Amino acid sequence: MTAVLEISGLRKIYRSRKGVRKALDGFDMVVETGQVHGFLGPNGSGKTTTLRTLLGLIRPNDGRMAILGQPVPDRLPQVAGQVGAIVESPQFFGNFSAETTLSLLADAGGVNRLRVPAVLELVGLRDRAKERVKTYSLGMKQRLAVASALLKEPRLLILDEPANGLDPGGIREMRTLMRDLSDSGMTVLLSSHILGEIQLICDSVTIISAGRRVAAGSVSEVLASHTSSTVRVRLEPGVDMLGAAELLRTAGAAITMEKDHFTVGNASNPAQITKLLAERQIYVSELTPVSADLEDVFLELTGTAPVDGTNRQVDQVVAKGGWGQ
Ligand SMILES: Nc1ncnc2c1ncn2[C@@H]1O[C@H](COP(=O)(O)OP(=O)(O)OP(=O)(O)O)[C@@H](O)[C@H]1O
Repeated sequence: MTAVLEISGLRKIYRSRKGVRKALDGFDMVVETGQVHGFLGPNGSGKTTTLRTLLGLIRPNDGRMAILGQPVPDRLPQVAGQVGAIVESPQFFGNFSAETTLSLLADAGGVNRLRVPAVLELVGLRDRAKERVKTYSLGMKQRLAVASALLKEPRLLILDEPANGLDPGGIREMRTLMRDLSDSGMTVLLSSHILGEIQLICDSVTIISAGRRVAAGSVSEVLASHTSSTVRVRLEPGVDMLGAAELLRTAGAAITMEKDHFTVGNASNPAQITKLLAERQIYVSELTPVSADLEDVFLELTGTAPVDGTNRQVDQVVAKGGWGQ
């Protein structure tokens, strides 16, 4: 696979009267061709700064960036025609229809108007194309925004929080659209806080925290490298579950009680659970690792700022203490 987007060692320091703020601190990212790539990070971690820097809207202090193999910002004019981006919510004139809006944008961008029905079809707005934008739902306005970015048939589409403010139906529509675009060969980079969505639609992710990459790779690699040490424990019917949980808790286990089972959150050695219980003639009927989802990984990685001068990659084991080792 070849990279559509490469960023390495990106630094951005904002200086204001209130002081100096390091927004990007040696940030790296690689997005491969044809992928839907999720860009995740908590509020203020540097996502928008990264996207704005890529698009030449902010000047970085240091680092290298390339889009479609061309160094940017120097050669941005050469690749700009192949990049569609929505980094700030575009404002549309409510009295114009989607069709008129896109036709005007096509004229302004030197794009053939014949492209307008095609993008309306792509984003699922064809049937409502002649209605005024002010009658549209938020989800439809978001899709119109995507349509405007698609006019020039970009090879790379960059979207900052495209699902923001959408209800579950709108989010589902956006998910289908992203997949369709990717299936058509486009590379999509999207930032989002909605981690369940990212897990569903993205092939790969980069997680940023405090201006640095803390994880990157395919969604399955990132999940696999942060397998949770939580296990679910179910006991034989009729066994005193509370007593068993208390026994383990006294031994240092982090117990969460559920209706018909409990979980041990820090079980780095699950055998210790069966051993302790069996010593009291309590036998488990189920001992299952609880798999981590992207949200667990995100919280674990971004809960603490990365150590100075390091980027933790998916292949680097996270050292964390656990009960029962
Ligand atoms: N123009 C600016 N002047 C000073 N500081 C700024 C400016 N823009 C952003 N910052 C700061 O830089 C850091 C990164 O901000 P950025 O907007 O890139 O984060 P983000 O990950 O996009 O956050 P969010 O998810 O909240 O949009 C934050 O601490 C923010 O307060």
